[in-house]
Amino acid sequence: MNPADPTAADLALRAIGWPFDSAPSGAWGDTMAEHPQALPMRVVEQHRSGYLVASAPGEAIAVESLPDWLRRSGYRKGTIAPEDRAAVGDWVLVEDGKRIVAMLPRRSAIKRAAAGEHYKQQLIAANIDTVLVVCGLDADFNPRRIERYLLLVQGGGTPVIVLTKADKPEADIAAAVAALTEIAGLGVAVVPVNARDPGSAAVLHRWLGPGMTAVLVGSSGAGKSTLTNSLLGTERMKTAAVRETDDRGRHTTTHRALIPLPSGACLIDTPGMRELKPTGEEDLSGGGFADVEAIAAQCRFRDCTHGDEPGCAVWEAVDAGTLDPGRLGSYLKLRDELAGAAGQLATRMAQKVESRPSGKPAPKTGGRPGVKPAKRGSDWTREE
Ligand SMILES: Nc1nc2c(ncn2[C@@H]2O[C@H](COP(=O)(O)OP(=O)(O)OP(=O)(O)O)[C@@H](O)[C@H]2O)c(=O)[nH]1
Ligand SMILES: [Zn+2]
Repeated sequence: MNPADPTAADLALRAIGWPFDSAPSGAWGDTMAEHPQALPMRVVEQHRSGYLVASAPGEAIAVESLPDWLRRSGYRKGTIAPEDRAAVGDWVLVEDGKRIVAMLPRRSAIKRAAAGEHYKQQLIAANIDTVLVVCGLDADFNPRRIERYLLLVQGGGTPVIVLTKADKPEADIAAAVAALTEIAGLGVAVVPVNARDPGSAAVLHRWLGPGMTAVLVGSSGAGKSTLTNSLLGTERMKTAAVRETDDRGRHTTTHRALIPLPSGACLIDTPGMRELKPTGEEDLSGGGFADVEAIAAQCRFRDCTHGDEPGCAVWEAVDAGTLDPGRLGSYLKLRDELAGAAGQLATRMAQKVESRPSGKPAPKTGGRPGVKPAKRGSDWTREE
């Protein structure tokens, strides 16, 4: 790609989030040099037997998977871990427009625990720069739910909390911002908007620059579609027109997985984003609870569960009015949920080890989550 004179193909790639305006160097450049005949394309859908990929907005071309990715995936030795196969948002190299020959290095990923009987991790979206956590300034407003989303998307991109419906008479912006003080203190931007007004939504452009990719999360009715339409602005009609008259004579299916925005960024719209669940790998301090964890470090017992132990700094902070009890409740609930998910993951991996003929010992699954000790036990370690 020549930044001074980009071709139509360069611009199309950039519109779906290609993060370079010149030839990539480093690991990306190296992988591309190994496959000089292949072209970079972005995954828009993942199927059992193959992928739908795009090199331009609206495109969805069925291609063959790398043969390795078709083998049974799992965590057993010799199998491909699910997260090592391409997912929605990944960049892959495609030969002859029909075969994936390599995956380009991934910069970020949003994971979740897959639903179903067998506990497995699932990659929801890769290479996301910005996660817009959308919450309405109405009855939907709930700092606890926002905390939860922040935890689930950690490591997946820069989170921005978008408070929609700021124009409504009942919207109490000051109270909402006050309720999110701790989160804002951790460096997460909190932005009230009228999602129906493109001028108001434009404050989000600083997180939606050229070559960036964003996702929207938030409960039903929070304003995700409204915000998407406002971010699209008048370009919305133009995009649709371009799709109908594909000038490259190629048969393309109109696909809405990658939505190019006039700001230069693109939005990934994938069903998985609506079903986020903890994987057990999240780290509470990295997930927006660094303030609570810092207080918890002062508890008398290193393994304080913040139940009814003596010398619990967390409850002392609540009593002193320096920690919001609702925030602590949210922290404890998420902690237990994570422990539960981590326990499931450990159990599943232990079962796999046990089922192997060599019979290596299974790893310990740790304590039971959410169970408070009835009384001080001898296993409590004193912090001294
Ligand atoms: N006044 C006002 N209304 C809004 C705003 N954002 C969303 N709405 C309204 O809230 C309703 C729900 O908005 P949607 O954009 O459909 O919500 P969503 O998050 O896409 O919901 P799902 O598609 O169910 O996930 C619609 O009637 C919108 O017009 C806002 O900032 N101000
Ligand atoms: Zn404690």
